Amino acid sequence: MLVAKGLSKRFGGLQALKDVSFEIRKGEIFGLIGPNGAGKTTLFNVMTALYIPESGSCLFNGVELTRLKPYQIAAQGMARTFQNIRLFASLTALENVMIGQHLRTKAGLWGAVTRNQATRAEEARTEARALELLNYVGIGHVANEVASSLSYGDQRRLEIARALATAPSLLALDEPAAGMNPSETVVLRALIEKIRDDGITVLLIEHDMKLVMNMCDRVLVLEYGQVLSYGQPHDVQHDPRVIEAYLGKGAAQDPLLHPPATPQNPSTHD
Ligand SMILES: Nc1ncnc2c1ncn2[C@@H]1O[C@H](COP(=O)(O)OP(=O)(O)OP(=O)(O)O)[C@@H](O)[C@H]1O
Repeated sequence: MLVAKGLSKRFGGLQALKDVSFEIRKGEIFGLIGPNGAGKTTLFNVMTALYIPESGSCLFNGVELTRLKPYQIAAQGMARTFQNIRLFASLTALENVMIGQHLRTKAGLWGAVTRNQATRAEEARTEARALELLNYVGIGHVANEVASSLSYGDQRRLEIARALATAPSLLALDEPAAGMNPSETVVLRALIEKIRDDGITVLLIEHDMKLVMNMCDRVLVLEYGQVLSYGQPHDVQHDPRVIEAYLGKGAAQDPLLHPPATPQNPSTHD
């Protein structure tokens, strides 16, 4: 579905991405992790055409994303949320989602001015669909409350509803669990899995290692802008380079963290 090859991005003297290649398969939850400053957001921004890479390509369903403008990305079927919530604070939850659907509505400027029958019918459909999406992410009961008055967890779910309003085939979530308490994270996980089960591929940038390892089908780990590890969670989690990057040098060999396998004592089992 998405094939990135040799992506590199530099900010002045800083090489934020260096020769990054990976593939996201249709229908999976793909995790992007790495320590602070590893280049995750930069990679996200390259994929969504906010940054132009110096080299490399990123094909999404055969379309070269790096040559598009940011506003053309959603039309290709990719939607994203942001690390720092970007909602229209003074609009209601419902209105925030209706704005997200703008891309898919047909009534042009003329329709908006004359408010003809077709426009009114489309508005009604847009509103009904927005409410459906709010219910889908579990916050239908706050549809008419202004976004700024919602709890943090609900604001994050509203962001997801707004992204879904563009009817994406790939949904990219930038640290959706940031600032959430453990029970909100459990609800979020169920929502992301539901989205995947409903046929939308998910790209997840996340600091919460447990969340990533438990729910992602495959994972890409970045460090200093380069691919440190790439594969299934179990393999990535046991990759000594990943352990070292997260727990510090020498940790991969630390016998306290990884005691040698000892025979099980049968008496401890039922
Ligand atoms: N617009 C920019 N101008 C200059 N340097 C930047 C810019 N954006 C990112 N960087 C630098 O590029 C490197 C990678 O940053 P990036 O935000 O992509 O990392 P990250 O993995 O997303 O980190 P975090 O987990 O803290 O969000 C960092 O050293 C950062 O300071």
